[in-house]
Amino acid sequence: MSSAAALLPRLAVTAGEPAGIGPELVARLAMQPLLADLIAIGDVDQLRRAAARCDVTLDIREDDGTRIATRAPGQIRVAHHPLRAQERPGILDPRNAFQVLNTLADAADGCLDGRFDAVVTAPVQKSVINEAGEPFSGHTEFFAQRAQASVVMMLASEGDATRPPLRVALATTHLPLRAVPDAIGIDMLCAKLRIVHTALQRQFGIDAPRIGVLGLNPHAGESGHMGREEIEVIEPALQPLRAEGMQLIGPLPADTAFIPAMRTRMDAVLAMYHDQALPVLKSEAFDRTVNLTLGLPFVRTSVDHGTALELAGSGRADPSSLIAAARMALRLIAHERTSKA
Ligand SMILES: NC(=O)c1ccc[n+]([C@@H]2O[C@H](COP(=O)([O-])OP(=O)(O)OC[C@H]3O[C@@H](n4cnc5c(N)ncnc54)[C@H](O)[C@@H]3O)[C@@H](O)[C@H]2O)c1
Ligand SMILES: N[C@H](C(=O)O)[C@H](O)COP(=O)(O)O
Repeated sequence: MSSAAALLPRLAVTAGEPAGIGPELVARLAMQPLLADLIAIGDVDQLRRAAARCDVTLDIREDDGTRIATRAPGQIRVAHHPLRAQERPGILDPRNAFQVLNTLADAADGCLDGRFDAVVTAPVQKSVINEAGEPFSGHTEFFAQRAQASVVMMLASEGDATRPPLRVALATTHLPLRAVPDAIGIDMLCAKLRIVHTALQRQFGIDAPRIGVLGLNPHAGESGHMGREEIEVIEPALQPLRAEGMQLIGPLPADTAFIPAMRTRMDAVLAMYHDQALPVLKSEAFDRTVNLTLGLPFVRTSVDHGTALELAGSGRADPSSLIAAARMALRLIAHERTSKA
């Protein structure tokens, strides 16, 4: 093995909303024996305070951009972005919204220019960024715009001895429910399905992915008697892709698409909107589900939960989803490298 191959992947880990649980989760992540160089993107003094709240001792250094071959548990480097106002756990402060956005921009730009190999994000509070005057609906849309890429949000949990993995991609993300039917079109569904298909092949190593596609209406429209989007939009989007050889199952009634017999037939599911499918994952595997952005020119993973303001400062927030996100990022980097080799 060459010495270059032995260098650790550099994961940019954004600390998220300063008043939320993100900084404490980053401190706990740093204690894990991961084969990764962890670069926290946030305020270095806040990370120290977060570590104290979690009662963990970190070896915190400034990130000088060098690549390293080993990292001991507890070691983390920081790209310092000072807070405008010191955090008060659980209390949102719009003065820090631009600090949060700057950390996301730095992480994305660092992935684009090769400083980082992937970004792993702790949760942000969308509302306080909006209150600061910035239009922001989520990391997914922010990174898509920053990288000028068409993307798909996917939430995924690894399987275990009794359950196969569950991967759910979303045709629409953060928009009001009332706007969903108008946002779904034949071309956009084709584009989303192509992104999911490619990601399953390149990032998950599934040669011939099987993708279930949910309907929009109850009972997938009941043959047009409970809505016509399945007949007029979804099925016409599937036909040309099937002709290209993609294995697409649906449009499926959403209420039964996740029963065990169905899950073994599909490698991933495309849902039409956020709350059509995310409650399935979050109720089954809140602690190990990971949010991914497919279609970016870099790997981005995240927690499946929010800022949990009521837990912030207690040191008791569960870091499992952030740890799963970091592990998933490392697997995706490895798969991508293999598929390009
Ligand atoms: N990746 C992200 O940035 C992301 C993801 C989801 C929600 N959010 C944002 O978070 C904010 C709050 O959202 P919400 O209240 O709907 O969801 P939430 O996930 O913050 O909280 C839902 C419930 O889960 C609990 N919880 C969440 N994470 C936990 C953890 N790590 N350990 C233990 N318990 C945990 C909370 O205490 C609460 O009871 C919103 O602004 C939302 O937009 C951000
Ligand atoms: N839709 C995500 C969820 O419910 O977990 C969450 O809002 C985060 O989205 P971004 O990764 O786009 O911030």
